[in-house]
Amino acid sequence: MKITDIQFGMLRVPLKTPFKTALRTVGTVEDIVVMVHTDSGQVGYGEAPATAVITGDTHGSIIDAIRHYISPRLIGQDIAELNHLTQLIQSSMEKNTSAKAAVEIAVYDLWGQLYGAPLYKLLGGGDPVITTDITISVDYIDKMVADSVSAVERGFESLKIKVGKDIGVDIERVKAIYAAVQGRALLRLDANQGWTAKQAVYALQTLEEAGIKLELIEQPVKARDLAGMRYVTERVHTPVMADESVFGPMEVIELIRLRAADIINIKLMKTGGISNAIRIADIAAMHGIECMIGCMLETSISVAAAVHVAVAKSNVITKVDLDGPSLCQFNPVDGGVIFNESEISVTDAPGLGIREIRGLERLGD
Ligand SMILES: C[C@H](N)C(=O)N[C@H](CCC(=O)O)C(=O)O
Ligand SMILES: [Mg+2]
Repeated sequence: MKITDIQFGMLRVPLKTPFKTALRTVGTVEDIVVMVHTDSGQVGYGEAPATAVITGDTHGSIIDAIRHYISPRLIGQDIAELNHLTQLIQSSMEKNTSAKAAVEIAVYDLWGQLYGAPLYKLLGGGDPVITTDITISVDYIDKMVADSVSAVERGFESLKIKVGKDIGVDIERVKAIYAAVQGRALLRLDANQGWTAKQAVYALQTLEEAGIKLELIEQPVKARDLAGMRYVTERVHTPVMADESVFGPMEVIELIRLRAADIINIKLMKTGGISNAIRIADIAAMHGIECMIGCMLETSISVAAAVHVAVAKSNVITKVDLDGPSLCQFNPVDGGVIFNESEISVTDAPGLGIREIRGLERLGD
């Protein structure tokens, strides 16, 4: 099975409610869809969001990177040579991790199709059902409490509470939500780099002293402030998770060496796809460090790939934040992984199992 062409589309899916973090507010998922065509007629699908504030990737840069740097290396290559293909993708250029991820996901999809097996089985197998949290956007306290209660009523047992806007209000946000859902859901906080190290320690110690037990705090300080991450990790009981601070395996090794966090959030859009996600999971497992697998604002195309990785690496990926499809007003995918609120199931369809993507706007040459 040889690659003959790589085509693009733009997929727009409105969110149920605006997604608000310390970094940005978004109303609609607008992602680039990648279709890798082969001489057998089979097509592999991938997806890349333009999360410029985190990865630096824009729609233009994603298309440009694939069209001019990745695609020329892949045309004519054999899908059976998976390791060679991932090496070609990863070494095509620096950064541009979302573009690399979209193409890698499509190539892994085809690899599964080539052998007639679902991706998770080729990656090692595992329990085909996983459970995700759901994000509660940062907002007025009453709105966050109402959104949290509604999420619990929909069956979510873990809530990812966005904070990082104003330290005093953030403490009140968490206290109010904890009081409303105590005993019914675990709370994970994500400050998306919004606090200083001292603010983070103050907020977390205040919450701990008030008897509030948090599952974890994600990326309390600026991405590059590894000393700040370590400062917080050393001073609070709440486990600290690195998100924007770690993209690839080398950064994970450095983070572990510095003991700058307790948990690592793996996202395919930061790692450049599946091959590095697996490397990170293996490095973390060797060091006894737990991982979460997360997503950006993505639909069930690229999140499906993350689900297959999560299932196959459940020995070390113990936490799941794959709520992108649950945040969308509709699922544009026919086939693929089944997203049913907090419960996500892989099927035994080959590769990612995607049959069709509805509403795709084709982007020409
Ligand atoms: C969607 C997911 N639950 C999430 O919160 N991801 C964010 C970044 C998403 C974005 O801004 O597109 C995170 O974990 O920081
Ligand atoms: Mg995060």
